[in-house]
Amino acid sequence: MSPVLDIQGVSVRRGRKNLLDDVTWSVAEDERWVVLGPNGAGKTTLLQIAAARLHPTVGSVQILDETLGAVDVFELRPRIGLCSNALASSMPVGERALDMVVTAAYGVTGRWREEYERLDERRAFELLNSWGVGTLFDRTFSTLSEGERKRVQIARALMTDPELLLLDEPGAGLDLAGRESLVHRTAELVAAEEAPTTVLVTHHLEEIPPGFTHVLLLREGRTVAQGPIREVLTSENLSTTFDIPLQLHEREGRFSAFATTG
Ligand SMILES: Nc1ncnc2c1ncn2[C@@H]1O[C@H](COP(=O)(O)OP(=O)(O)OP(=O)(O)O)[C@@H](O)[C@H]1O
Repeated sequence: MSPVLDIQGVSVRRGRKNLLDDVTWSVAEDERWVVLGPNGAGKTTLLQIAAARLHPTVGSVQILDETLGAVDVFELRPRIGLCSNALASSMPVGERALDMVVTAAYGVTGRWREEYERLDERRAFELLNSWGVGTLFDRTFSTLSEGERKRVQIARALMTDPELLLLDEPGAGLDLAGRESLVHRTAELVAAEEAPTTVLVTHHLEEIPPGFTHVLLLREGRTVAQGPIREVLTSENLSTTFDIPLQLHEREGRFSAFATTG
């Protein structure tokens, strides 16, 4: 079976800076990946490529058996669910939560026609419900709390029943209860038989839901290590990635890390 995502020798240059530098990464259908790294490591840039929203300066990218650069990205994008702050900020001011989800089915942001298919509205409502924000369907997105917005964004990402789900820092800005609830809900999502191949970007080990199988560690646009989470997520690799001595802890499938020196 060919990989869902196959990135070979990818670099992204802006001026004299390499946002990504010779990254090779392959994601198989039944894998759930975490992309971990410090601020500015290139995580969002990598996810934008995986989402067919950015082309590399160098290298080749295959997404869902299509070649980036040769495929019509407007046909490819509905097969990829993306939850990111950049996408949320591109939503028109005044967009209702329900419209924010339903418009994903049409590959647009912003309600652009009066009537949507009843079936699409029902699916959007069910998704909002399953993420615990069904009662907020009529609220303007901008009036929602950070945690509520994150749930609406994930519902939107799932609207097209994507084959590849990309979550860019879904836990950012959430309080402890919000983070825990998101972690557990995401763990349930990826454990389901029909779950899409999932990639989660984060800076925080506590945000890795149980059930994630692989990890890619990025630093300054380069891969520090990648592979099965049990082999690659080590104190040594984390220390190299974040450039401070770190001690990794694991308990019941959850991770945390602390600096070993002040
Ligand atoms: N258009 C651009 N021109 C120049 N530099 C850019 C551009 N876009 C991003 N960068 C830089 O590229 C680097 C990688 O950015 P990216 O957003 O991919 O990192 P990240 O790992 O997601 O960071 P964070 O964890 O802070 O969100 C950063 O140093 C950023 O400032």
